[in-house]
Amino acid sequence: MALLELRNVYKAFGGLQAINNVSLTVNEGEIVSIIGPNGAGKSTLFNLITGVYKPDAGEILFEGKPIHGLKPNEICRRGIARTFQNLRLFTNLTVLENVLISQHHRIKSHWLSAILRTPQYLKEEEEMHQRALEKLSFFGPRLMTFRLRQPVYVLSYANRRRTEMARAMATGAKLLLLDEPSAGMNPRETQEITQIIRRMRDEGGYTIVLVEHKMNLVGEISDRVVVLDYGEKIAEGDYKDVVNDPRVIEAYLGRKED
Ligand SMILES: Nc1ncnc2c1ncn2[C@@H]1O[C@H](COP(=O)(O)OP(=O)(O)OP(=O)(O)O)[C@@H](O)[C@H]1O
Repeated sequence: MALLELRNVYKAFGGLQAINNVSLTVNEGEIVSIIGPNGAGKSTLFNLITGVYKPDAGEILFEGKPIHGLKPNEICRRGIARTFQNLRLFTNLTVLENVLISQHHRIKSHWLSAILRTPQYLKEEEEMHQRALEKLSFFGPRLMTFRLRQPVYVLSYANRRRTEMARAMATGAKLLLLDEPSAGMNPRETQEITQIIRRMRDEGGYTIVLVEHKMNLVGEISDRVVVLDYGEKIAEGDYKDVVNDPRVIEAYLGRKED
């Protein structure tokens, strides 16, 4: 069974058909990349999957159950987490606090237990702390020592991106949607994040869908590549086949990029 399935999904903004009859399946353990020229509908697709937008028509299923129409927090609780092209961290909070906050929906203790600091609450708090450290350790020691207690606003752009990825993992999600994970990263950092995404799948057990403009990253890690243009899926398959597809070449060359 597919972990995620989109069936004939449509979404328009006024007269603009941003997503036009898109069907897509993602199997457990896959790394699938969504590519396409600017304005092709990639972010809209993420917003539809995560419940920010409701499809005008079509179905979105996660683990075989419909999720279209659910609120973003409910979709997150079901097991889908995302990162954003423009990061959405609490910049005044520390790295650790940002990763802890993403787990609050997992707390089972009553609020009174939190005030009274009962043994059950303290145990849950400790588990959350350990989970945060485990996810942050994916990125090596750089976020683990003094940076753990630094506010996010002092971090480099690349470290903010890494913190956001750790936060998404800590939600307990099975499926991670990464919106341009290498944006703002230099070639060395891009190479490193490519390896980390692969480890997130291999060691972390996550299924990953990513939107990315850097083709070397896409080519290196994708099991499958899906190409959108003007909201339509114009190609899907192996990276080499897809980038040599005449429709894809035309989509990229035929339009002036921003
Ligand atoms: N909330 C919105 N209201 C109106 N139009 C929108 C909205 N969101 C997206 N669009 C339009 O839908 C189309 C697809 O946009 P989207 O951001 O999904 O593309 P994209 O492939 O992610 O582009 P980029 O690579 O530039 O991020 C664009 O024409 C965009 O202007």
